[in-house]
Amino acid sequence: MELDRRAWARLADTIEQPLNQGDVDRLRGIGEHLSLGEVEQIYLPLSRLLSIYVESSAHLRSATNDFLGGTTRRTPFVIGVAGSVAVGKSTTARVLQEMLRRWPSTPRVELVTTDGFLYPNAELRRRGLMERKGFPEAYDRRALLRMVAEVKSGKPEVRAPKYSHLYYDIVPDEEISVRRPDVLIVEGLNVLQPARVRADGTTGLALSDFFDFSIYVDAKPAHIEEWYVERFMRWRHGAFADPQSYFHQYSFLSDAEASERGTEIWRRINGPNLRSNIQPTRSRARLVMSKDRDHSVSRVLLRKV
Ligand SMILES: Nc1ncnc2c1ncn2[C@@H]1O[C@H](COP(=O)(O)OP(=O)(O)O)[C@@H](O)[C@H]1O
Ligand SMILES: CC(C)(COP(=O)(O)O)[C@@H](O)C(=O)NCCC(=O)O
Repeated sequence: MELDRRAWARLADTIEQPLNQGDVDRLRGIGEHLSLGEVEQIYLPLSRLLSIYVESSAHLRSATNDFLGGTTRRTPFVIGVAGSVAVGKSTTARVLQEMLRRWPSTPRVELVTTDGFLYPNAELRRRGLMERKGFPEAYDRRALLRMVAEVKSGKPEVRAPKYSHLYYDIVPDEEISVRRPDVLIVEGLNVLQPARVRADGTTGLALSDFFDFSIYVDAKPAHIEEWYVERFMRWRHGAFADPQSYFHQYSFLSDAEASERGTEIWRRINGPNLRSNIQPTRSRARLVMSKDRDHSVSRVLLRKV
């Protein structure tokens, strides 16, 4: 199904819940550039659609229990959010987290980002992958798969490592803990990668085998490059200004130098990763949201059930 912006935004009229002040405050904290109009017109209907899927999977489980005579407990509903570096995955995931919490069937929503499963820099150097951060081979894919499988199977507490954009590395002594949420959002560049083919020709499990729903955030590569460079330039005054930051050296660059440096990193690492690894997974998503240059969603594609 393809819905253009008008048709999609019209769905918001059928949803009763307006945002309360607490919601607005929390959403403001997500991104200074995020428009609340966009949240109401685009992300509210998306969160309602997701809550319909959550409710229907609960019905399916209970009908299966009735039929088989089992007593399986509810396990978390897992949503994958994929897309390029700087396309807006983390903004989308965090808005959805806030919106989904508002629906009665899903008060507990947790978020895991796959960057925690990047190998630490020391290991990336050892493997010659420092220039490939964000490429599939730069992640401990087995550990990531295990973590999501454990959450999906209903394990009471699952831990995940934590990545810091400030240090540009895994933080050794910190972890994220996931305790049986109603919904788990897994956000990252490569969450829709297909399973690897083994030497004997068989395939193992893919991360997406554990997803109940998946979203690909899409935009023109030229626009994403602009967003990447803009964010890179903004970080000079934020994260990079901290002497502890891996990129502290960049905080002294002029606008022109910073733009050149950001563009260069994009063209060397993130652009090629988008073309070779990320974009080819778009058709595997259940829902694709396409964004215009100003970040407004122009159309939504949904694979029929
Ligand atoms: N809906 C949106 N409206 C306005 N700006 C946005 C929106 N989504 C993302 N951005 C901006 O685009 C940039 C990339 O977004 P981010 O969510 O950090 O991307 P990713 O997690 O994919 O790297 C950030 O500067 C962010 O503020
Ligand atoms: C940390 C990232 C690999 C994204 O990781 P993700 O959570 O999407 O798996 C990426 O934001 C990144 O830092 N890429 C390296 C090149 C660069 O500095 O842009």
